[in-house]
Amino acid sequence: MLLWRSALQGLSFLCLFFCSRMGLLLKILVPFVGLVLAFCFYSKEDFNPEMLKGKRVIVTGASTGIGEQMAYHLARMGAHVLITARTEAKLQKVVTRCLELGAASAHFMNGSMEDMALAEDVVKEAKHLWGGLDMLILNHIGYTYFNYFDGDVEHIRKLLEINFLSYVAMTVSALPMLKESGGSILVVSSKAGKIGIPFVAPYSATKFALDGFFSSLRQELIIKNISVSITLCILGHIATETAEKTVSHVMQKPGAPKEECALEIIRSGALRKRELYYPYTAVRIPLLIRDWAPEFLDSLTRNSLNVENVKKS
Ligand SMILES: NC(=O)C1=CN([C@@H]2O[C@H](COP(=O)(O)OP(=O)(O)OC[C@H]3O[C@@H](n4cnc5c(N)ncnc54)[C@H](OP(=O)(O)O)[C@@H]3O)[C@@H](O)[C@H]2O)C=CC1
Ligand SMILES: CC(C)CCC[C@@H](C)[C@H]1CC[C@H]2[C@@H]3C(=O)C=C4C[C@@H](O)CC[C@]4(C)[C@H]3CC[C@]12C
Repeated sequence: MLLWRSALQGLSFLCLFFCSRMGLLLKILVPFVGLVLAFCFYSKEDFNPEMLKGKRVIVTGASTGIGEQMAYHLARMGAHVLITARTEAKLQKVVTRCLELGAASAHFMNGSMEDMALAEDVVKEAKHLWGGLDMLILNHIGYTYFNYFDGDVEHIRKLLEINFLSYVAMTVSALPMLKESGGSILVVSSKAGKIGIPFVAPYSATKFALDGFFSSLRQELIIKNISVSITLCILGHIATETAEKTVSHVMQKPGAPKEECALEIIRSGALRKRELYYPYTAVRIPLLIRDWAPEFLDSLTRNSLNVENVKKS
């Protein structure tokens, strides 16, 4: 009670203080806000698809979903693409479509990213094909269930290898080429890699790991004056075939379009942004609430899912 009263007293004191200083405040605040807005407006570098013309790009997990759409956008922009996933037949079709759409060249390599040797071989293939690399888009993920955590530790180990360690292995192999070209690394992550979302514990762990590793690496690159950008892409629910199969029964709204999502990822990488939030408000607002009212965000998240449709084991 005493605490509340002192807090209210403090608040009224602040209000009185600011009211009496309103004139002064307006004199400082208005020009300051104006300056910030002008800076944001004029410093906003615009994206031009020409930026990707002739660039050499690796896209992982590009046989379906967002990765497939990224390959098509890059092809339309005239980039060289090397795509990966496990299923050869699907990759072959994507490569054919990329060439029809205008890719400077299109190649694929198939295999599972559980195998770190494959992660390294894909980068070696880029060196062999093009002699360098401009953009590395890390997007693939292993199979994820959407349910109560089942206690399977081996599943987490395997998922960490596919969703996290292979990203690190590819980055280590690609860094010399990216340093040479002043290139970019794009890491596709999720809202579940920033906030606690139920039913995706193993997946969420791998996405939080990506944030830790790549945000730290970004700092080191800046300290060492190395001009390789790292863009962490924080995505909300996107309407890919896999996502619809996995979560349509618990979601109250449809997912955002995968084509637009894919373009936003490429755009933010080309502009060397630190992070991308897509869809913007659906991702940004929970992140703003996260550090100030975590319990509120937790309950908001639980209430926005049709939890009753998740089978209890
Ligand atoms: N869709 C969504 O709602 C959201 C997606 N994201 C992120 O976006 C990215 C793409 O997701 P989305 O397009 O939905 O996923 P998809 O399931 O459509 O695509 C996953 C890709 O990864 C490949 N893949 C699967 N297992 C392996 C493996 N062991 N080794 C190598 N490649 C593998 C798949 O091909 P194949 O099976 O042939 O190997 C496929 O090309 C992911 O990083 C995901 O975390 C983030 C937030 C929301
Ligand atoms: C504040 C709330 C509205 C938040 C709810 C948003 C939740 C439900 C959203 C945000 C991120 C989404 C998952 C994701 O990142 C990637 C995949 C991989 C895909 O193969 C299968 C679907 C899955 C698990 C998505 C499931 C739905 C998730 C958890």
